Formats: sequence, C-alpha cells, structure tokens
Amino acid sequence: MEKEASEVVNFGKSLLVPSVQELVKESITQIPSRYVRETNDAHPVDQSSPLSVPVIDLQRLLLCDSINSELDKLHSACKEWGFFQVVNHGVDTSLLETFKSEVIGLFNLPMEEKKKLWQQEDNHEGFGQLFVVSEDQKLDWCDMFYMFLSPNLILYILGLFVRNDLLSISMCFVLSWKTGFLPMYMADWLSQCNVTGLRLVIPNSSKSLTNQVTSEAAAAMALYSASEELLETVPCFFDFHETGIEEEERVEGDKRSEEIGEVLEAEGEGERDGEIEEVVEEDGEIVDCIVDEDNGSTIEYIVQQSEIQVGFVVVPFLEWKPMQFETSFCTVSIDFTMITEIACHWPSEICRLISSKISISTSSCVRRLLTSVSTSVIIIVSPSINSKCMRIMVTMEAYIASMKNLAQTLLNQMAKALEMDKTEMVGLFSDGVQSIRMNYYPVCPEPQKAIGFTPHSDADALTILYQLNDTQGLQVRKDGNWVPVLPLHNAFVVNIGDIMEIVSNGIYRSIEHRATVNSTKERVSVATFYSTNLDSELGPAKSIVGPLNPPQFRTEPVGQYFKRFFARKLDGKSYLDDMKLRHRGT
Ligand SMILES: O=C(O)CCC(=O)C(=O)O
Ligand SMILES: [Fe+2]
Repeated sequence: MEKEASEVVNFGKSLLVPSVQELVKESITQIPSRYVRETNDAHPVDQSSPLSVPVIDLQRLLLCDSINSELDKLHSACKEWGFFQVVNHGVDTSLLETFKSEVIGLFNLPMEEKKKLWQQEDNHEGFGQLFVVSEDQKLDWCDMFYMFLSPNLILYILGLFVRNDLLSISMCFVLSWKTGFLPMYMADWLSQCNVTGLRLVIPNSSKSLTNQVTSEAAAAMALYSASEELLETVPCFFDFHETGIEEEERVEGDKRSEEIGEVLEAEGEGERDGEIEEVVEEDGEIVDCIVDEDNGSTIEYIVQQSEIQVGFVVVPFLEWKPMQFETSFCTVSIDFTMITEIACHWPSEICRLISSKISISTSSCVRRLLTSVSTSVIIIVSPSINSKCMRIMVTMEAYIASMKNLAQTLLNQMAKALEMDKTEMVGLFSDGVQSIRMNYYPVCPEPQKAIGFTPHSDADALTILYQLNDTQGLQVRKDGNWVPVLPLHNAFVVNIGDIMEIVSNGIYRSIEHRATVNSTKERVSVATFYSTNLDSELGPAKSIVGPLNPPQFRTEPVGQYFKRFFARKLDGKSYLDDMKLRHRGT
C-alpha cells in the first residue's frame, strides 16, 4: 500500500505560538490574556501535607533478593501514585551536569539561532509549543523544544542534496564521533570530550596518527548489507572532506583541517578504483567527482560551509535498498528504498529547495522526510546551526542512551512485579520509540493566573523527568489534591504513562500532573518519553489478561495511537478514557 506523504511525515503538528521567554524580556508586569486561566484553581497545594512521592533506590531494586522490599515499593508506587523518584540510578553525574548546562545554553541562544530550530507549521519538532489546536486556546507559560528520537541511533546528517534529475541523492553526514572525526568548536579542534559514554578519540596532530585514525574510520564506515555481509563496493561509497570555511575567513584552528584534508585526500586516492572527474551539473556548475567504474556511483568532492569534518555519500536511486552503516560508534539503518519512493513524489519545487543546499528549511524538510521513512529517526543538523547546538546533540546522544537504559531496566522490574511474561515485555519495548521534551518555564509576573504545563497524563509508557535546576513546580494529583514533587538533586522523577496503564490493563495508573510557575526563578526540566516499539500493537498485555482480568482497553497500532494523541488539545486523562472498553453493565 502506498503511503500518503502527509500520513508518513510526522506524528503531529501544533499551531505556532510566540516565545514566552522573549515576552518576558519586555519586562511585562501583567501577562497577556491568552495565558490567563479563568479556572486555574490558583495552584492550591497543601504544603503541609506529609504526602510525598515515593523514592526508589535502583541499586537496591536490582539486588534481586527473594524478599525484595524495593520491588514491592516499586509496585505500590506504580499502582497508588503512578509516580516515583529514582535515586542511585547509576547515570553519570558528570553527564548530567554537562547536559544541564547545555540545555540551559540551548534556551539562552540568541533568537536568531533559535529560529533556525523553530517548529514548522506541519511538524511539531523543534522549539515552540505542543497541543495548540486553536487560536483562542489558552497557552502554557512555557517554551519547549521537542524532538523525536531514534530507537537506537543518532546520525548527524548535515545536508542532503537531491539531484534535479532525481537519479541520485547525496548525503553529507558526520562520520563518527569516535574515530577519524574532528569536531571543531569555537575555532578550536576538540581534543577531548568530557561526556561520559562518548569516548571521543581525537587524533593528535602527527600525520602518522592521522593516517591510522583515518583508516580506522574507513574500516568503521564499512557498509553492511541487511544480512550483515560486507558489501565490496564500500570504499567507493564515501569519502572524507575537510571543513570548508572560505579562505579569507579561515581561523587559526583551521590549519589542522588543511593538514588533515591533504592526508585524507592522498590516502583516499590510493584506495579507490575510480578517477576524479569533473562533472557538469544541469545548472552548469562543475563539480569534482569520483566515479566508481563498477557500479556508476559517484563520490563528490565538496566544500562545506561547515565547522566539522563530514562523510559524503552519493547513492544512485536504483541501488537503494535497506542498508546498515556500521560505525564503531553506532549502527545506522536506513531504508533507502522508501526514501526513493517518497523522493520520486517530491514536487520539483522541493527538489529545487533541497538542491539549493544547506538552509534550515531544507534540513527540516529533509528531517521530516527521513523521520517518516524509517523507524530509526534521524536527526539532521544544519551546518548553519550554532556550534552550541552541535554540542548538545552530542551530549544528548549519551543522555538519551542512559534514559533508554534506565527505562528498560525499570520496565523489566515492573514486568517482574506485575508477573507479566518477560519476553512479552521485551518484545514490546526492546526498540521503543523515544522522544525528548525540554521545558523552559520563564519567571512569570502573575504566577497565580498562569500555568506552566496544563494538567495532563503522558501518552507514553514511562516518562523520566530531570528537574535540572532544582526548582519546584511539578505537582501530581493524588486523591483529588495537588502534591508537589520536591526536586532531589540529580534524581529522576519517573511516571507511568497511558501506554503502561493500557499494557498493565489498568493495574498501573498514569496520573495527572501539571507544572506551576513562579515570579522569581525560571524552571527547566527535561522529559524523555519511552514507548513501545513503533511496529507493535498497543493493548493490554496478553500475559496479564485472562478470564478473571478481562481487557479494559482496546488494541490499536502504536503509530495510530500517537497520531490521534498529538492531534488533540491536552485534557487531563480524556485520551486514555477514549481507549477504554465499555463492558456491559459499566
Ligand atoms: O516540567 C515538568 O515538571 C513537567 C513536564 C511534563 O509533565 C512533561 O514534559 O510531560
Ligand atoms: Fe508530563
């Protein structure tokens, strides 16, 4: 069945709204009416309430003794609260510290830079707001950055160029953060990366070492077919390019790139069968290409307005098939067949836009395209993006990997507590859909009238929230009252989402929560959402339901579930209510 472009492109859109952070810069004393909540119950919170969200010690939970009281605690936290804080979680604190400063840095970027990452009318990824479906809808006192993440990879694509004749597509991407790749940050080659888990290896300036690293990178970039058999044509598929800052703009640190560029070029020539040829483009532009004699694929030599070294691949459409790029850092799966199918239907205007090379519209357009074609979501970074963004992408990779790990660990423990078949849990969540939402709540001149985040339950299975500047604001609804979740330094707040309520057939509860704002300190939080695999059917777990526990929810494909969710305004738990099966007599 052919998919409609609009159907495959993304999971949702949201009306574009102004930035609250910019609004606050105008030193307003009253908030605009669009933010005033008539029925906001003025944040009544029983501050004297002894109730607080349970705290789970992960190391103790994993001890696996026969009378595991921590497992009981987890089970009751998920049933009674739908919320808990997790400490002793093993996530590196230096990663958390780095991530924290980079997230804050991201929100503090100049507006000009942020605009490049702003949401588009038909896609809700990027800076902006979610769930805005009408012009008169009340807005939250919050700016956010939302991104869909890959189940198992992040590939940094810097640009994707389609030839006018649509016969081939060229992809320009970061090779690997680990070997043979020199990111430049603030005009300096990064000599080390402090992010734990990344193990970024940067060659020093000696040429012999550079050679060695280059060939390592070459080996690492070998292309594998889906059956894991090494494709022979590999070395012809890619090449290295050095940074392409215009001669007169060259800065000190760029000398390294010249040196490395020469070495790479010399080495590359020795390894390939093809000759460098000048190819005349349709528009008359002459480009240097290496044409592989055997399969006709070309590698184009390009000079990018980019601060980092990149790989470049040109793949003729006809050859495209699902492929895996095996790097020493991650495995990247791309179904080129589908890109081909979709690209063939691109209107010529879009092709022209893409061919006109790096512009943010190109990148986001391509991002949407790629997001739609594979369960592996690909993040595309435009080289025009500020290097701070580039940095956060690197840190985020380590952060989301830790969050995935933590989510899966917790889900396994929950399966145990629920007496759910472990293989069913693994089958549902092994490659779960992950997304990230960074929330920035600026100070508010009238905090009692506004709300930072409308009361809602999360649509995913498990949310892991990092309250990164230790500012209070999150509240959960417990027996009709709002209970604050006091930030514990470097702990995570975990909550059950609607998917987990469905999978557990209602045993675990997704609980309504909201975020309030205050007049003295901005608040920053990052939520990572973990859901079932994109190709799974969402419904109560088969190993939980039975004659004594009939299904409480209907079953539907996960993709459909998300699309309907993002098309609505947030409204408490109403979405989950729609999934409920009405049993006779209820
Ligand atoms: O910022 C918070 O504390 C709440 C965030 C949240 O609920 C969400 O991102 O879904
Ligand atoms: Fe939430």
